[in-house]
Amino acid sequence: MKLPKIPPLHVETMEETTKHVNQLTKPLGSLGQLEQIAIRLAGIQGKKIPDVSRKAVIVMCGDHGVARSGVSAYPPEVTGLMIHNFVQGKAAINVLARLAGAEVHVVDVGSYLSEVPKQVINKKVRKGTRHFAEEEAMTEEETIQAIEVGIEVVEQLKQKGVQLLAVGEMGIGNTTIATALAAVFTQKSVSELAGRGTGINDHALQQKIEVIEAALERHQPNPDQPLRVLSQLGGLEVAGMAGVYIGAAAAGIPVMVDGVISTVAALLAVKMEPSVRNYLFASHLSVEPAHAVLLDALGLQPIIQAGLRLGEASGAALAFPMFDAAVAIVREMATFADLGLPSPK
Ligand SMILES: O=C(O)c1ccc[n+]([C@@H]2O[C@H](COP(=O)([O-])O)[C@@H](O)[C@H]2O)c1
Ligand SMILES: Cc1cc2nc[nH]c2cc1C
Repeated sequence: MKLPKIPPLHVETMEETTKHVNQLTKPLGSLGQLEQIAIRLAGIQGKKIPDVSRKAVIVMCGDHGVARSGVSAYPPEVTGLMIHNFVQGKAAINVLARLAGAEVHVVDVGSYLSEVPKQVINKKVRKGTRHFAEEEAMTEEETIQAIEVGIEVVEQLKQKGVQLLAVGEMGIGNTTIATALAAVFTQKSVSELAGRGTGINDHALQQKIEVIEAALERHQPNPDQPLRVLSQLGGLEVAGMAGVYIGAAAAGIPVMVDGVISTVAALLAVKMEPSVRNYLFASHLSVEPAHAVLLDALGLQPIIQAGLRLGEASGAALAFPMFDAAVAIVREMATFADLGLPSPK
């Protein structure tokens, strides 16, 4: 698949912002991650004082064949019910995005819904993936189509002037998919990586581990072939999110990763095109054991640790104010020179 070109960071602007941040009236480095966020935003936008006032959340939705194997605490119908909830503005992500002043865009890239509410961006590639322990979850064509959905959605948001993105998902069964993908790319064992997702009991957790191991045994996925691995294991919303990261990088838009599923999609995107990494920010650390391992593989540091395990981009929406804070610091703080003091060297 041919990927769009990704612009490099504006290194000179980053140096300029770093210099400015180091002259602000505070001990050097004392604003920690806020400083790093401001500097990278400056590098992405090519502006010493970046602007992220227009924010948007993308929720990629899809269903999974493996959900019929007792791997989730909830039935697959919940994916469709939550799509309706999102467009009514009543889900957690709607509340958190409203608080942060961000718009929410819901994309159906593969749910089981036959009738998709009109407020949803309906880009359904197919109704759910195939069961990954029985056959390949998606054809190569379906995989590419789902990635392109993500790229196109970002192109449209870029036209509207969106300056900061958060990416999340909804899909019953998708922590099983994310764990399988994490095992392929991190080389850690499935039992180390698997978690309780929506809240499964010990018996279901054992079933989840076994079905993932069966899928890996069947497909023998090769971590050097990310597109192929994505077809083998799924899912449609994971591919859609990988497309969002690629599209955001190509459009020069910073993009926040949410929980374990959106982070494995980010790792896939980076495996496909390493320069995507420059545009990614981690928002929080999920309870799912695979999440820390994946963030580590990406070299990303989460901002929030609040015991979250929801998805929907909820953790990313909570981190939006940190981005506003990072920009405000650079824009509004006095420098040592303003106080008539020498700057630290
Ligand atoms: O973001 C996370 O780290 C996260 C952790 C656990 C569960 N989820 C959400 O819960 C659903 C997947 O859980 P499960 O148990 O059905 O695999 C899916 O809709 C995700 O958005 C999300
Ligand atoms: C109710 C519900 C809401 C969700 N949002 C993201 N994943 C979810 C899973 C469930 C079960």
